Amino acid sequence: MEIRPTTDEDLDVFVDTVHAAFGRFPETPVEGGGLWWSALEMDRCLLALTADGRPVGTAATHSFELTLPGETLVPAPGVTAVGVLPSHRRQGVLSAMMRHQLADLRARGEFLSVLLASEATIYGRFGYGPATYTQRLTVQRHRSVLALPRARATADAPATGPDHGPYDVSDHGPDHGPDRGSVEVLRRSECGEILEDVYDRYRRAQPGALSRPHRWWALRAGQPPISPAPRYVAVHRDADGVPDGYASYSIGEPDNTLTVDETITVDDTVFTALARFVLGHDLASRVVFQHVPPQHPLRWQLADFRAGEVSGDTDWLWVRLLDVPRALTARGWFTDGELVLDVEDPFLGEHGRYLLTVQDGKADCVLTDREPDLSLDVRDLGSVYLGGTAPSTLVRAGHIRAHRPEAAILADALFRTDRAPHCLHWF
Ligand SMILES: CC(=O)SCCNC(=O)CCNC(=O)[C@H](O)C(C)(C)COP(=O)(O)OP(=O)(O)OC[C@H]1O[C@@H](n2cnc3c(N)ncnc32)[C@H](O)[C@@H]1OP(=O)(O)O
Repeated sequence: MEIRPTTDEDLDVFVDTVHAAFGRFPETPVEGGGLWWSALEMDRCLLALTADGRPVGTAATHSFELTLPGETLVPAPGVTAVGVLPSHRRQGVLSAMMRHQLADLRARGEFLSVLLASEATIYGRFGYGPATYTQRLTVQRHRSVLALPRARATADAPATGPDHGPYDVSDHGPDHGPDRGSVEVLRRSECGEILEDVYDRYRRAQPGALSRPHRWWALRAGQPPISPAPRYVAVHRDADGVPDGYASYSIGEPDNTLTVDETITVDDTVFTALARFVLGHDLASRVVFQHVPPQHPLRWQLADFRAGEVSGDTDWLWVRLLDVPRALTARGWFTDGELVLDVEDPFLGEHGRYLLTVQDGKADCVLTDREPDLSLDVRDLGSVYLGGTAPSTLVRAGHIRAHRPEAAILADALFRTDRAPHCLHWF
């Protein structure tokens, strides 16, 4: 079997092979774009071919930027379009493509890669671990009144005041005082560059978020609101009229459910204002927020805690570290300390023991022969890397070995971040 990079001339055969692997037929091109594969970078795609030249497997990467804890932006190849024809499965085609791709990424100087997994059983063996999680929050609209923020109430409003109704966007936000902004409803087609600009501001401050390259917006490739699918978009503007948040939504079955594809905001106050806006939408029976980070404050803002129901709690971004010291020194840290990590990488047949020293928000990471605090697989290091998974959870699961009881507590404190990582970009 041969694995080779593709060129622009291979686009049709690449897309046909991916679709056959997924059992789908290629979509008919529509005016205005909207085809996910139009964003493929053909110099970053691979084809696996049989000895007689028939394509049987595909894999690709997109050039994204990932926001690490501490608001550090790093290149992050996003692995996608992985498929092997049903007739050629379980013969090692994917394994060969993964080996080829990881070597290629290293040769390009990448120190990590990311993906969304179609099935959770596929990528652990290749060193990927689930690193961010996302939830669906469904709020029954007739119970959706937001509570008066208690901290604010004591500072500058009567503590006995009534709970705020869901309609007033001039209410206080939880963190930055009163919201002086406004909300306007636009059609998706009227949004121009607003969504791209707001998304870019948001993702730079959100650990775990991926960039959405201009190419994606220009080609309208992907899922709503990037795609031209009809949507209403509630755009929030600050007091100076500058857009600083949006919620893309549609209303449909069952029972006039208002479904929010994504709520993208530069801070929590704007999120609250947009949540208040969609929750105040007449005739909607319930509001489904498709992507809410774990531990998001919205549930706590509801006067009736049980009005919000979490479902669809799932992994989203998987992370694979290709260079442990570079990856660990790239992210920001929030607690000083020292940890010796003994890291196995079975797929690449590698092993390293590293002394991680964190001081004043920065880490140093060097090879050591000191006794380890933790022994772990590189896939588990990928899972804890962005702060979305506590090392102690994986110790309790029997996947990470803590060589002394305090090591798990120390690792939890060290890897913890200022806010939960979250990613909602689909690719
Ligand atoms: C980032 C993305 O693009 S996610 C999309 C992934 N693609 C799909 O889901 C499309 C449909 N599925 C497929 O095309 C194929 O089944 C693939 C790509 C998932 C696997 O390709 P294959 O060539 O069959 O994998 P390969 O033969 O290299 O398998 C390697 C190992 O993984 C295991 N494995 C492969 N696929 C799966 C799976 N879906 N679930 C569990 N184990 C799997 C194999 O059993 C094998 O295990 P072993 O080493 O213990 O024998």
